[in-house]
Amino acid sequence: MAEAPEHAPEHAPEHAKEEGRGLATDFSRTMSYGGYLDLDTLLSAQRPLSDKHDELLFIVIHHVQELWMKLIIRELEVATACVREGDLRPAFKGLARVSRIQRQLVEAWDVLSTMTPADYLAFRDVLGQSSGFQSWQYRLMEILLGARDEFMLKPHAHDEALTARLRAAFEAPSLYQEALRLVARRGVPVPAAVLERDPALRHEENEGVVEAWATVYRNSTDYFDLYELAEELVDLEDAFQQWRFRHVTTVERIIGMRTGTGGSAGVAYLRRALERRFFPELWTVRGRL
Ligand code: HEM
Ligand SMILES: N[C@@H](CC(=O)c1ccccc1NC=O)C(=O)O
Repeated sequence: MAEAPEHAPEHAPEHAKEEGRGLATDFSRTMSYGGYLDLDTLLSAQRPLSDKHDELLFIVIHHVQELWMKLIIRELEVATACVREGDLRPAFKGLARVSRIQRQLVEAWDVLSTMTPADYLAFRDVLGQSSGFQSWQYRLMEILLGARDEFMLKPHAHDEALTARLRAAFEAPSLYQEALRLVARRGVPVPAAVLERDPALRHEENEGVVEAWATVYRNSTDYFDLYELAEELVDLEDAFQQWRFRHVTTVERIIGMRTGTGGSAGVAYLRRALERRFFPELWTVRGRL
């Protein structure tokens, strides 16, 4: 390992010590905008493979979305731990932030939709068989929220460290399972089969869980924080669906009914994904109140 630069204090993160970036005790003297943000790395990462004008837009949109996903993942991990502890205030703060980031993700489709079929087809070939299927951060978001399907891990099987991270999340209780466990701890009956379900198994819609949420909603003054949590989860799923919807409409206007580079049916596959729900009972209960 490289010697830590002299000006990096003991408490500095390892990466900063190794790289010798900033972290001087006298920040004003050594810190710069580009150095602090490591802009050289960030701005050298957009490397189109063709000379077509819109490939840069395509890359930038993906980079921006992946950066926002990085932040969402962190907030979801922290919020899940807080729900597990029954500490809902910080969970609400994090989930509110997630909702605002999701708005950015949804809005970003407007920028991409300025790309015409001809603009995209001009460079689509360079993508080969690569595809959004391979976005591990997208999968991790889905897993943290409660999606469970072995196919999600497959594209990453060649990467041991990544598979270990995805599998750890896959085998841990999701945000939703923690929420249901909290509802039970607060005295609202939730079927034991749901609470004790192996977290790696898919959550199937459960009538007892619909009843539990109905109790929370009908007695919202007694369970105000659980009611608020339920509404935050609905916001999150609503925005996730909006993202999926804008993805599929943008895809349709750009490539029509072509098959995807990842080998799926394309639009037809993406439309089916719109039917998947993370928190099915929170939607069903709305018709029962
Ligand atoms: C021209 C723009 C785009 C087109 C034509 C497109 C097309 C597609 C298609 C056809 C699929 C299905 C998999 C396949 O067979 O390839 C897919 C999946 C996916 N795309 Fe895109 N996409 C575009 C932009 C984006 C952007 C900007 C993102 C943001 C990160 C993204 C993220 C994803 C993800 C995460 C999946 C997997 C979805 C799932 O399995 O549920 N795509 N895309
Ligand atoms: N699946 C897209 C290709 C694609 O969109 C893509 C390719 C490489 C990296 C990110 C991509 N974005 C999302 O699917 C297509 O069939 O044209």
